[in-house]
Amino acid sequence: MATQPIIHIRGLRNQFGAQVVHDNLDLDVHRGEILGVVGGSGSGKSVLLRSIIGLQTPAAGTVELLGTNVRNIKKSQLEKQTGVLFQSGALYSSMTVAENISVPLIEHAKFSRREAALLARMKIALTGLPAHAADLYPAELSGGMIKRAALARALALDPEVLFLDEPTAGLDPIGAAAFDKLLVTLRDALDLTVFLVTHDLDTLYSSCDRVAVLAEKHVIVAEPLATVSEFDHPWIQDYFHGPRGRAAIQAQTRLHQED
Ligand SMILES: Nc1ncnc2c1ncn2[C@@H]1O[C@H](COP(=O)(O)OP(=O)(O)OP(=O)(O)O)[C@@H](O)[C@H]1O
Repeated sequence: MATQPIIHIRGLRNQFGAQVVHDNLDLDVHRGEILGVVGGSGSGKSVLLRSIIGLQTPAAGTVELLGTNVRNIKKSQLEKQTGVLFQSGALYSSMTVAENISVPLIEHAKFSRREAALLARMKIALTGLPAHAADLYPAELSGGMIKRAALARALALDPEVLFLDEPTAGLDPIGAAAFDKLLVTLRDALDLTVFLVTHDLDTLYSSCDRVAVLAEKHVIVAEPLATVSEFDHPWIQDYFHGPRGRAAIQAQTRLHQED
């Protein structure tokens, strides 16, 4: 028997005034997978993410997370079950990295300041940051370090599901590839389920088990990359088989040859 999906969406509709962003959207995300979500600019990827974590109330349809309708999950419970890495990183600029990671530990898990500081240092190590990063302020970090620090904070409460919005945006190719690798390592080590919004084709090739494509207000396909890239749709053909798509395939082939 197939196991229950971690995220189960049926008939989702989102609209802002007269603008319909999602209409009759269905999607399942399975335990332990990294699902990449792609689509044109404005196709509704971020709104979909926000609908799953309860930040956007849909006009119609159901969103279940870990078997419960998101509408019936308390905010505090949601914040324990899910880790979110927003595009900007969204760290508090007046706090050190360790203090940033301590915030959810103190607020939601009721750890003392001292315990939270110790746990924060473990999360810092987990995401591959050097130990001294704990005492740095966000302005003192590189772009790649900011993403890792934000990831460490997203993982602070040991969530079951991790949501990432464009995690490699703004990183150089080497930093982005390292982040992609880290994501797979953490998924394997922590048994995470990952919902990943991205434009980065390299991320799809290196990290994602399946790819969901948003177009025409719904998910037109959600399958492994090899199937999706051959799907007969103009946006998909352009995306995967245009110049950037070809470059990503070549980069991936080179990586496999080096392994
Ligand atoms: N709070 C809001 N109020 C009004 N319109 C919104 C709101 N949030 C999103 N939208 C609109 O919904 C549509 C989808 O937005 P969304 O941010 O989900 O797109 P996206 O696929 O993530 O785009 P991108 O790849 O450019 O980040 C856009 O047209 C956007 O302007």
